[in-house]
Amino acid sequence: MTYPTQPVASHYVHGAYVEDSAGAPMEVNYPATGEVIATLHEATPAIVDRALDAAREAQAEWAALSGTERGRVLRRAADIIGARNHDLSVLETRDTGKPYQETSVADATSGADALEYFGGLAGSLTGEHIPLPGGDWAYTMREPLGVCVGLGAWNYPTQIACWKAAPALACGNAMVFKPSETTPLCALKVAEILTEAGAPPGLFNVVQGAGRVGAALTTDPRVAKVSLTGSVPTGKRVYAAAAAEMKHVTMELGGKSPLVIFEDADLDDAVGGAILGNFYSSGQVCSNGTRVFVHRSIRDTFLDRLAERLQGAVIGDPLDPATSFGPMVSEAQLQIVQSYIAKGVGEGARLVTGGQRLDRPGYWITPAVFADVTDDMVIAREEIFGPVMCVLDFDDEDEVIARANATEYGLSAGVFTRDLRRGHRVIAALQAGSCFLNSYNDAPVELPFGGVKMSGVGRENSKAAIEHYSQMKSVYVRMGRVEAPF
Ligand SMILES: NC(=O)C1=CN([C@@H]2O[C@H](COP(=O)(O)OP(=O)(O)OC[C@H]3O[C@@H](n4cnc5c(N)ncnc54)[C@H](O)[C@@H]3O)[C@@H](O)[C@H]2O)C=CC1
Repeated sequence: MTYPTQPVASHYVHGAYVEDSAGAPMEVNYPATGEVIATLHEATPAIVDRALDAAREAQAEWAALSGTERGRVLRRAADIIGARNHDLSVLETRDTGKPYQETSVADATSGADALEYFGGLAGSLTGEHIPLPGGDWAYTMREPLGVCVGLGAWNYPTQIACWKAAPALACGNAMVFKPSETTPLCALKVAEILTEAGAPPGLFNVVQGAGRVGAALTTDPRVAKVSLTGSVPTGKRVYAAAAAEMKHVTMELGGKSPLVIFEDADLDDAVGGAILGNFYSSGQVCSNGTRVFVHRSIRDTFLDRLAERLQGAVIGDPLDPATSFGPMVSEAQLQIVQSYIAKGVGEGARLVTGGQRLDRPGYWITPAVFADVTDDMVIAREEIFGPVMCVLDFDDEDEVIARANATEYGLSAGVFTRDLRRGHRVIAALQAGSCFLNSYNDAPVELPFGGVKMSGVGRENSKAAIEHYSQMKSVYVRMGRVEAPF
């Protein structure tokens, strides 16, 4: 028995499901068929208000616990998620259209990793003792920020909810999370599970809606921090609104990342990396290496091997564990991808394979590879967020570094080479936050994840995330008399 797709109610506030049918209806489609699988309501101002009040109340109680006690709740939630991975993965597949083959290993499991990791760290979050001249000394205290808001994209709904909630809660904050309006189902399960694991009511609330609800959360004076996973244009708006109130932010935004394949690379590994970096989640991954720079001397061999490997993609029922390639998340996203494919053809790039909409219900398109792409083409400059790989030729190292960096984005970068000195040298020169050497798109919780340049601010995961969900108080302690001038 898997979870019903229609949730008990649209929102989860103060430890329970709540509904306010005055909110505009939101239909949820199963991307593989287009069928409506749930109807929810956008949060009204009254729901947003209740969620923020509940979070504020819970935060004070939660912050008064020891880190070990808080961590225990997070680790229990991780265990529950692990035990229900199958049901959560089926729901994620129905919400996003991503194949079960992926959701069962990369979504709830990655969320559980974050809860376990930050649950483990919670008890070790301390300040410092600082000795000073004359016997004076100081100490620092690591304090929570207060109520944090999480705003999610549609590609990894469970993972994004957990990646934001886990460090926030470990540090003693509460959260109001707004999932993407396209994929609103799984964050509700995360909320239910946190309650079951012992989180006080109001610690993690979920409210539904689109940008208007996100904007109301971002500007509310009860909110200390906003963490967004989304596109660069949304990031600019949310960052500006948060800055007006001097709120903390984490911005995990889009990219157009380079993947550089040198002539000495292991060809099969490089092709595998390019597949993972372009076609996983049907290309709907922010860190994808969509500008694949291939050394001219191996370009044709690379393309032949890639075309061969793409024959192995199993495009079909996403719930069938054998399926390895699913639909786009929505008709709108599919149309964006189709329009970029038309632009690429119009600009003179060579469509080697794929890019065809499948004649079936749902939002299906075959994985597309463009060759002979040049740096100035729109398909090489703009984030497509779909299964479209651009292959660009290069001749030497300095040239490819300069071209790879010639973008406003800086989320990820990958290098394939057997020459390890060159590998490290090139990675060091690439302007990107999350890099891969002879690999692509790995995101274990132990590693900081995030971008430079327009791709974002702050880091998720790893100990680095603690810095972004807490603040230091410093206390000077004078041991002698106070000497004043008059
Ligand atoms: N760096 C990262 O970790 C990741 C980045 N992304 C990026 O996300 C994008 C795709 O996701 P989308 O859901 O289409 O992004 P989006 O930017 O349209 O929406 C992201 C979230 O922001 C909310 N939002 C929209 N306008 C808002 C406003 N004015 N104030 C507050 N909230 C607002 C949306 O409702 C949604 O929940 C891509 O650009 C992708 O690269 C996706 C996954 C991971």
